[in-house]
Amino acid sequence: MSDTNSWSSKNAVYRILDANLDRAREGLRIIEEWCRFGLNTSQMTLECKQMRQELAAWHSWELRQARDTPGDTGTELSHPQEEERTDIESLLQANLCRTEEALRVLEEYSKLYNPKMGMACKQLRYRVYTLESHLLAYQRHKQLQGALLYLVTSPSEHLFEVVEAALQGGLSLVQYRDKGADDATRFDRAQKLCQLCHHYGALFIVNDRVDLAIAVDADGVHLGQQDVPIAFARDALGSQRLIGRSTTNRDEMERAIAEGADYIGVGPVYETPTKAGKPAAGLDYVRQAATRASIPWFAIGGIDPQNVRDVLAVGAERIAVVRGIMEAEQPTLVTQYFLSQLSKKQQGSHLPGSSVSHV
Ligand SMILES: Cc1ncc(COP(=O)(O)OP(=O)(O)O)c(N)n1
Ligand SMILES: Cc1ncsc1CCOP(=O)(O)O
Ligand SMILES: [Mg+2]
Repeated sequence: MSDTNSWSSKNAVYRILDANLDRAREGLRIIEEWCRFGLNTSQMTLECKQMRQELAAWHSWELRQARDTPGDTGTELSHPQEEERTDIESLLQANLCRTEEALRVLEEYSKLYNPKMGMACKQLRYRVYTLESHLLAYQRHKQLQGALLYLVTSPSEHLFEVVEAALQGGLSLVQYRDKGADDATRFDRAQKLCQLCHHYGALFIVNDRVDLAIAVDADGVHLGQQDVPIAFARDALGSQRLIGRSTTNRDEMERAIAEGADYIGVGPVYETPTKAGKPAAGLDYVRQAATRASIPWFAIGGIDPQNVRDVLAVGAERIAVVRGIMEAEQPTLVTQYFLSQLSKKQQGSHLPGSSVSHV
């Protein structure tokens, strides 16, 4: 190889390292800002900062010197998706991916420059993978904590319209429940609902089916007492995704918590045609959950705008509904009404006697 050739390939390697050190640090900075201001988590914020500082230490003067921005043919190229991030998850995912890619490039090209740097970048890449799984788990749990109203869907000609109307009313947690459809239909509907929910920044859970939850990249699965064990679902879903469990009494509640459920359904509070033949667990069980449950729990079963305040009065702070929204004439308004009652309760200023005639 001539001198000129070897100089130009060395220079190209320097430019690749320079560009990817910047790229990895930028990606980390974007993630760090969310950890700091969006999630208020000092541990993950610090982890991002330390990784940025380690990268900065490898960014030597000779690498910076090789930079040639006007001669870089890649500065104008951007993917259309970069212009249209619609939610925080996709923004985080894109920047985690960008950081991991940049670190992989650094790992490979550093072998031609400084093998120690290659090893360091490999370690950093694994740290980013760990950060990714912690971040997604944290993000989902935080969203779950904030969710007061849970829509469990029923088959409907207007499934997507109703769910979207509820999301527009401020709903932040949706479960796709469809006992009768074939797998292809369920997959198709779950995939569309998942996209819709994420577009509105809401969590999306699949009822009964762990495989379907994974297939559509849902935020989690809801399991009843007759569904697969929580341990099986946890193995398949990992710690990042949420697992909900139905409970009808205190024993089931305690077992679900011990087995690692992220939230529980508490009910049926009232008998309901949506689960015909299932006896009501009643308001007494809601009272017990209010004093005993150490994880988020949703009162469910027969809850509507007329009786929601009775359920809140015995200690519920979160509710799940099917017909209350799916069969409402104005799903956005009903959602807003439920949410207003729930947030009043949260603020401790729940007052009896307000009219519900408008829904
Ligand atoms: C939030 C919530 N709570 C309870 C249930 C009921 O689950 P399960 O007992 O498995 O009954 P099906 O919904 O599968 O008929 C739920 N889906 N969601
Ligand atoms: C799925 C489920 N699990 C316990 S009650 C219930 C159905 C609740 O439906 P609705 O809100 O229409 O009474
Ligand atoms: Mg079930």
